[in-house]
Amino acid sequence: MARWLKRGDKTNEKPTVLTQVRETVERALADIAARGDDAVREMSGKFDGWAPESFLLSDREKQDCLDQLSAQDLKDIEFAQTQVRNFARIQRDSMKDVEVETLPGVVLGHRNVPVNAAGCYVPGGKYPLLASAHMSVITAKVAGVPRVVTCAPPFQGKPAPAIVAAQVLAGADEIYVLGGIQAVGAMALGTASIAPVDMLVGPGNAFVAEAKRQLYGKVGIDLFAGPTETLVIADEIGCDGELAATDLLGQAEHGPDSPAILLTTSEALARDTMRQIERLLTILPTAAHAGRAWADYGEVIVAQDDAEMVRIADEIASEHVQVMTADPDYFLNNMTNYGALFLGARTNVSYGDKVIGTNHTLPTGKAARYTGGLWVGKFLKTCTYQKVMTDAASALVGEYCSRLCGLEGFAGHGEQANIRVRRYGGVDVPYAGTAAPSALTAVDA
Ligand SMILES: NC(=O)c1ccc[n+]([C@@H]2O[C@H](COP(=O)([O-])OP(=O)(O)OC[C@H]3O[C@@H](n4cnc5c(N)ncnc54)[C@H](O)[C@@H]3O)[C@@H](O)[C@H]2O)c1
Ligand SMILES: [Zn+2]
Repeated sequence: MARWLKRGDKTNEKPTVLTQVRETVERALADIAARGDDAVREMSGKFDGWAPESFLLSDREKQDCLDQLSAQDLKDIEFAQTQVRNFARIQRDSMKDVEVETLPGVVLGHRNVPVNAAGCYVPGGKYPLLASAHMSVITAKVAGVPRVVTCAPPFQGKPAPAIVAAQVLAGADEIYVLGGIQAVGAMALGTASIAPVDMLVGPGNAFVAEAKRQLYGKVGIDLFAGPTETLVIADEIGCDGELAATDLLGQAEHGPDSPAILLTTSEALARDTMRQIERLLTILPTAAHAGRAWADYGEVIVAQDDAEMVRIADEIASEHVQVMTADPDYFLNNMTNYGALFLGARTNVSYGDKVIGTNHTLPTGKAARYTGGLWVGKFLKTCTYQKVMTDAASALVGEYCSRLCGLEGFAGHGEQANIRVRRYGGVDVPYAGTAAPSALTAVDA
């Protein structure tokens, strides 16, 4: 049986926090729906000290941001974007439209049709998370979305140059400097100055993730992508305490509500990792966020064997799972609930977050039980169609359809079939349902 060497002080408090966030978001969205741009401007002023005439960046303002970055900065952003675009294209190519003759004369198919307008949220409250611009905007463009709108909050009182550069280079059509609930609310509901989008994507803090959740239905969303979570699965062959500690704190740094969990078969490794974490917290510049996250939500679990680690990891369903064990592929082959896997000590979550090419917008809060992360497929609607090519096929399907409608008592549906059976050459099939069939056939006769 697994033993917990450490639990988070606040792991069990999450539901109360979520209720407060839910109520704040409900009020804010209702206000945006009622008062549009005025509500948006007020909220932006209140939360971000930012209330310009227009939230939309002009070409001049975009160029100003690009000019603030060095040639190396721009090259690095372009390298990351090339990796993300390349893998997104490979994934797009794996999705095929189909058209097949399933019965003689019956043709069924589906087409993958991009949504017309996507709103991409790029988080920027605590850090200017430019990588999220590649993940959402490029992926939408590779999927073929014609209108890609993107919002990021101001950083330290003005547009974050690196985020804006990433949004521009990724190919965004409209760039707004706007954060939080007001950004996703404005994109989804539309205001006098922002036309509404068809779907919202991208990660964000608890407010942003909850706003997307509440707006779902009004618009589509990619997935529930809230505060970052990381799980490190390790043993003494694949990892050591310093590496495990570095990788746990590296993601705990996202914010004080980011869980970081170590799951290991080695108590010695577990204890060494905990010591290394205390040491690193004295030197890590972002220790304020990471230290609180570790105290409040950090966990250390010692399991008996790899099979038990798979069971516990699937139960946790973490957004990120790093596997540094003797046989990482065992987890690839056996785990079912995770946002993304990082296999072996040579890679880590940061590579995925920033540059390697897989998408970093991933499911949190156990959403990994039912979805993977953001990818081109999320922007595509798989829409079916059908054609019946011959009279005989129409009559054949019609006879089955008519009898099945009878079983359901659907007179009108049955008549849709019957009229075709009569016209296209099959024998006339009287409606066999409970509603007055003769009256219906008589209309057509
Ligand atoms: N799941 C993923 O794929 C993924 C990927 C990257 C980042 N993330 C997460 O994104 C988040 C980024 O969070 P962030 O806060 O730095 O930036 P953010 O852009 O998500 O949120 C900042 C906005 O929050 C709003 N806000 C702040 N306090 C508020 C309050 N009390 N009431 C209402 N609104 C408020 C402000 O308007 C501000 O613009 C982190 O939690 C990180 O873990 C998740
Ligand atoms: Zn991260």
